[in-house]
Amino acid sequence: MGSPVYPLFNTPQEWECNFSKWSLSSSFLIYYKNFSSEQLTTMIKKFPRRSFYLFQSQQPSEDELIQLFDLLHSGFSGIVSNASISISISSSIPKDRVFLLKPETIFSSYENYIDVLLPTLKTDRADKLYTTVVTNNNNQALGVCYSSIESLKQAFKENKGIYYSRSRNEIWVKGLTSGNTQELERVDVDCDADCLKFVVKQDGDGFCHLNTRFDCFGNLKKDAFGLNDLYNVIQNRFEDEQGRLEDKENYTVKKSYTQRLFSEKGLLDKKILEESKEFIEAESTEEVSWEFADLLYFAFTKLVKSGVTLVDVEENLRLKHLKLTRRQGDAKVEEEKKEIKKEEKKEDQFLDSDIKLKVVSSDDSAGVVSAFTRPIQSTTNIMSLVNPIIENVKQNGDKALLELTAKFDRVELESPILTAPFPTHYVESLSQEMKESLDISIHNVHKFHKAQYDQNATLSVETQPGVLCERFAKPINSVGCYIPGGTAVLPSTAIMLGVPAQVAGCHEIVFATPPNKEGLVPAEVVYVAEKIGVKTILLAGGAQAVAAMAYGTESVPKVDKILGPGNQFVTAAKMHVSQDTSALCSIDMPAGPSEVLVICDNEADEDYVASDLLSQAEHGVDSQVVLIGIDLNEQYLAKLQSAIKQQTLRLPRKEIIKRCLVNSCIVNCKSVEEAFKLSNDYAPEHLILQLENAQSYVNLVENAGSIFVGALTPESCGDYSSGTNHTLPTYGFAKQYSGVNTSTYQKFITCQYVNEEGLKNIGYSVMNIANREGLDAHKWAVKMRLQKMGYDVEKY
Ligand SMILES: NC(=O)c1ccc[n+]([C@@H]2O[C@H](COP(=O)([O-])OP(=O)(O)OC[C@H]3O[C@@H](n4cnc5c(N)ncnc54)[C@H](O)[C@@H]3O)[C@@H](O)[C@H]2O)c1
Ligand SMILES: N[C@H](CO)Cc1c[nH]c[nH+]1
Ligand SMILES: [Zn+2]
Repeated sequence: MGSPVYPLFNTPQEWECNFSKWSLSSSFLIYYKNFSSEQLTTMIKKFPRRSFYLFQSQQPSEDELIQLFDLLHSGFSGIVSNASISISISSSIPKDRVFLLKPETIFSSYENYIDVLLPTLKTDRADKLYTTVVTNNNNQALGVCYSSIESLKQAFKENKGIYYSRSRNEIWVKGLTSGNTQELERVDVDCDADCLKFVVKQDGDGFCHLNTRFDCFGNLKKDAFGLNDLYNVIQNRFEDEQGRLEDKENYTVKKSYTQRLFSEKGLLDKKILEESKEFIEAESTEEVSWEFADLLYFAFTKLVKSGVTLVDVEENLRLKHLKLTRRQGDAKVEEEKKEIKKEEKKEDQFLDSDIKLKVVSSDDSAGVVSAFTRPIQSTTNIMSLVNPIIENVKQNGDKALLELTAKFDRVELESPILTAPFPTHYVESLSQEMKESLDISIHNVHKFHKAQYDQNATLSVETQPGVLCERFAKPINSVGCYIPGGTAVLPSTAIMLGVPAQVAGCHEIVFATPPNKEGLVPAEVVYVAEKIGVKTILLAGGAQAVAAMAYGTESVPKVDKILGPGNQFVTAAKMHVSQDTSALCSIDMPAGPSEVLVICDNEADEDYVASDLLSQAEHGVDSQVVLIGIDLNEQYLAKLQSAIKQQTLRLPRKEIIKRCLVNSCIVNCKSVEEAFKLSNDYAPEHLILQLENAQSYVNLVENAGSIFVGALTPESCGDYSSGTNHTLPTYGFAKQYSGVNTSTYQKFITCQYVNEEGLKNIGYSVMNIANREGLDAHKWAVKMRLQKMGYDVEKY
């Protein structure tokens, strides 16, 4: 790293306002979490040949490691911390890209770079000057000079090569008389802070006062002809050619060969091909270097013609050099295979007589923490599987979609979409009874979500006389609804996602669901699609479906927001695209494997309780079901365990349930208050209250996706037909997210109307605060209006 001071930019605003003050610094630290990936790329582009480091103050989580890996891969030089952090081996981040900095070298108070740099410099010279090496931006040493504190201040102020002349004993502005000026690009400081390096752009004939070319070390003009010189000569020819095109009549000089390369169609391409072939065929060292020089000449001509500089090329080399390789998966695959084997073995060994939930007392706090830990897959592994899928769809569109569907869903399709009008065989295959059931659910979900829509009517509030503030809702234009279809077909999710979209007035609704082995989707999904006016059904699942909707393909329309639950691949892909600014696509929430928490007492019907637990356990092996009992006695616990076992044995998905129950538990606690405290900490997707007078406890709930109150309200009602939505936050995200609802499909726009009286009422406050922020144009916009209306605003 090597610099004595590092600016840390915490937010894009800090960067925007302050980077110019630090523009001569050779390194920048970025608190990357507050920046979008687009902002990060733009910053790097703005300062090629500078080092950008990711600032991470604490031990990174697995998710953060993935993000850090991706950023290092895309051009950040390293991770910097002011505290010791360790990077896990599985993250694939090399140790030599992680740096520890002393906190006192990190600056986030945005003085000028010179203000913090000067106090760190040392000199043991009697004249108190600093030795200053001068290089061009190709790291070519041009010469050695000296700097004083004053010359440094002036150099920083004017961004020029300004030094201290020992012979004249005064500040020396390089090129003031000769015209060979220097633009100061950056300043590096050596490891013991007593020598500076000025990196400059040299104008005119060169640096040395003896008029040698470029440097003070004897490289005479005619001798020195490097890559930069070649580039410059070609650049000059190009400029000359441009002049010729603009002013044909006055250009009588014969065109040079290089100029012909610019103007004669196809000539340059032909020459590059020809020279490449000769280079490939060259064998002896002389031939190889000769042919490579030829090839370089034509390649540089192409660079100049395309407006690409050598700095651009080197920046690309640097970015490529910084790219990382993920550790080879082979060892991991073997490990994963072993894990799966272990799991399968566990299942084989899982006897029917063992179907029961482990019981933990709430006094055993470590036991409770472990019992409440959700069986989440490591996101590092998931991301490394999902990222290439997303990239593939982004690059190759429909072709990738079809290949991935063949791979994961084992069906070869001709087209990845169904478009309206949908084939009639779907709806014709449905029984009248099924259509009526779907209609009831659609009706109830519509009614409940329409009431929410009405609640979101325009708000109009006069905050002060003459100041009217309004808020109104507009639908999100296009939405993509993901309907899971891996281990079970879930047409109910089509209702839960499609109906509110229709209620909110979204203009385009795309459904996505994995096709079966015959390439068909559930007829019920098509029925719902027709009812709510869906025009496109994407026949794909997993990360590939999410990517297709986020970026669009030849046949899949790009959407503004993706909603819906799904397995870990779907959830990871949704998280990924929502963070990619190039996708410009938001998501509803992380809605992963289903889960339920039931609170019951000794009076609850144990069959009901068992059935509620099992109805979510059957969703998947990664689901979790939890029962919090209030002082449950041994007799009740025995009855409950028996009900769980008997019911499980009767269910077709008992193998899934058995494996889910391994990760599930009963926590027995002392009081209702304690039960709700535990539940609020867990923040379940579904909370079922099987207590006497259950409704009187609803106000104790702080965190839950949806609540089911009383013995006759099974969770299945909410899954299908009561009217509430079943797409709900899991993993504990109910602490900060709501389930899908009508406003998930809307955005709210605020609006204001200020008249003379209003401007008089709030104008002084605006001017005062704008003054404090030093934003005079803000203040002026008000002051000027008040002035024109004849108010006294002199003191502002
Ligand atoms: N939270 C909620 O609101 C809610 C609602 C309904 C369902 N769910 C949950 O949704 C989930 C549905 O999961 P599912 O698997 O049945 O269906 P899914 O549609 O989410 O996933 C199936 C797809 O996963 C992809 N896939 C499978 N194996 C893969 C692999 N090895 N690599 C890459 N991609 C792969 C395939 O493309 C397949 O089409 C369940 O966990 C269920 O509990 C949650
Ligand atoms: N319980 C699921 C949400 O976690 C939704 C669902 C669909 N079908 C049955 N259940
Ligand atoms: Zn369910």
